[in-house]
Amino acid sequence: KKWSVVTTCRTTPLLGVMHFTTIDYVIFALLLVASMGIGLYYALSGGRQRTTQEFLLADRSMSCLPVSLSLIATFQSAVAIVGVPAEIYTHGTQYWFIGCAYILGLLIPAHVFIPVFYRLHLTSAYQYLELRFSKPVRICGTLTFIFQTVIYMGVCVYTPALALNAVTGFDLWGAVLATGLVCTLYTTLGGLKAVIWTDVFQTIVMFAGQLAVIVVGVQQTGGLAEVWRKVWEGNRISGIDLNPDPTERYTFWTLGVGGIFLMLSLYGVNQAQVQRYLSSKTEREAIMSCYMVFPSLQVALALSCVMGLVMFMVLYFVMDMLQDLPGLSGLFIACVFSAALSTISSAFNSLATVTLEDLIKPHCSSMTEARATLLSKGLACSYGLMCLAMAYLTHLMSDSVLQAAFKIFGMVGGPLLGIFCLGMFFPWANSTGALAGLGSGLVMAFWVGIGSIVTRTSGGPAAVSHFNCTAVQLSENITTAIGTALNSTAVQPMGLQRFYSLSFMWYSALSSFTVVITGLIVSFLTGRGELLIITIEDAIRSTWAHHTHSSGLCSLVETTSKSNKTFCNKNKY
Ligand SMILES: CC(C)(CO)[C@@H](O)C(=O)NCCC(=O)O
Ligand code: NA
Repeated sequence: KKWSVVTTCRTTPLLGVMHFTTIDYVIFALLLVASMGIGLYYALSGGRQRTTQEFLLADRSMSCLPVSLSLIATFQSAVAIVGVPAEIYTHGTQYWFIGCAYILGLLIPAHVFIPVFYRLHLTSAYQYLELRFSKPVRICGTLTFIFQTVIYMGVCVYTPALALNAVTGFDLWGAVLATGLVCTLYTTLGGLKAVIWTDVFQTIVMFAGQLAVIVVGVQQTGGLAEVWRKVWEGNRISGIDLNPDPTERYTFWTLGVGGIFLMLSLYGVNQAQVQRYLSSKTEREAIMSCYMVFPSLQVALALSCVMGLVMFMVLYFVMDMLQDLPGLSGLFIACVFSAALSTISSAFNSLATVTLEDLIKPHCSSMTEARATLLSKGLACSYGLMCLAMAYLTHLMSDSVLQAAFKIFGMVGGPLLGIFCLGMFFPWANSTGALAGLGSGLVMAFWVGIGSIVTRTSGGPAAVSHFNCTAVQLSENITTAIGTALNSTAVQPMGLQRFYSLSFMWYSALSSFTVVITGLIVSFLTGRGELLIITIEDAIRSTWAHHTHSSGLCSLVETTSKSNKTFCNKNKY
């Protein structure tokens, strides 16, 4: 049986074409009900979410297994679940080499970023930026993160609903509202504990859904040997491509080296992940959880890649080919929505954390714990509702803007990585350098990111018509998110065009290097600031000096932040 491209346009869903039985709806509903149940459980058990420590940091009591599964869930969005198989199907298995980047992409967070963040006993990663540089650097970092995450969550909740709508005719806004509201509720009620444990549950649903579809897919294709024969004959298996050209979509270098920086921006310094490390009961558990991400992420990658080898367009395959097996399409839809829920729940909680810790608390030092907790719940709920508004905004935007929105997530991560690296690895960098670095890194990221979208959209009608169609559009989104999209133009790009066609896998590396280099140059020009704190050695040394646990560390942060202020006042250069 041959599968042809189904070009479902965004405005005309294939109503009623696919069968979605009662069992499928029940499975989808069960996902929402179970997630809700976990939220309620953590609202009513333990400390009943009455402190910010519990609501934002799960009482710093988590062990490595749930944390590791939650770490994976956060950055496996529905776009990845549907997009990676489509990517593998159309371009072969080259993308699989991103698995190589997981090694350093997880070892460096485990042994460089986690020790610093954990030993400083932070709540928000951006507190580090104030301790190391100054308050303005912290605020700029926080605002950049909020901007990045708010845009990302809109796309994350809208895209799977759009896909479900196109394939089954399931009501688009019904799906957006159901997922958005349920997620807002359990995040607001159950805090980070609920977010982490729903992530665990949703990761299992994600793996189960993918595995079930693969097993049935392999069976229907005629067994493993048959799949392998087709894959081999179809030339789907890619060898290592060592082409050094940075505009080449996927090569070993773009994936294996560029991918490390992408991984670092996600697993090293992103607040959502840092918060999970900080919620671990010991530093060892935090490091262990990072190690445990490695095999699980390889499994997730392998599932997505094998799925791409077994089928054409994941959603169509599931809905069409597997309709004789009631419940399977429901399980797969649950898998896609698990990916979405686990990503946006992390977004709500981390946004509430940084807004409270970095933007509100510094101005209300007298706030009681009860008020702060109430406020953080209000913030989590508000960000949840804002996610719905963002989904609507995403809906209104043209497809190229939608594509840009997803790209922004990757573009902004690099400069944030850069500013943390500048602080940790370059003791002589000062606050002015950090601000200039962050600014130039963002400009660089947006220049190449927006440049690539603009030149491609105006590049030819073929590319534009692609984005008008849901099925392809969905894979296009991830395509552009994880690699430079269709470089279909036969002519070799020249000059700026060539710069714009830089592979997306290099964005994080390019913009983080821009931050570090600009930061160093400006630091030298504006006078070498005395090192305030905190290099890794400083952090480690100061922890050893404070053998007593949290109380000692808390006072360490307080004194360093005081001496920081004194330093700034004394040195108004
Ligand atoms: C984290 C990786 C690189 C792991 O392969 C990938 O899942 C990814 O690019 N995630 C971010 C994009 C997203 O899935 O929303
Ligand atoms: Na997810």
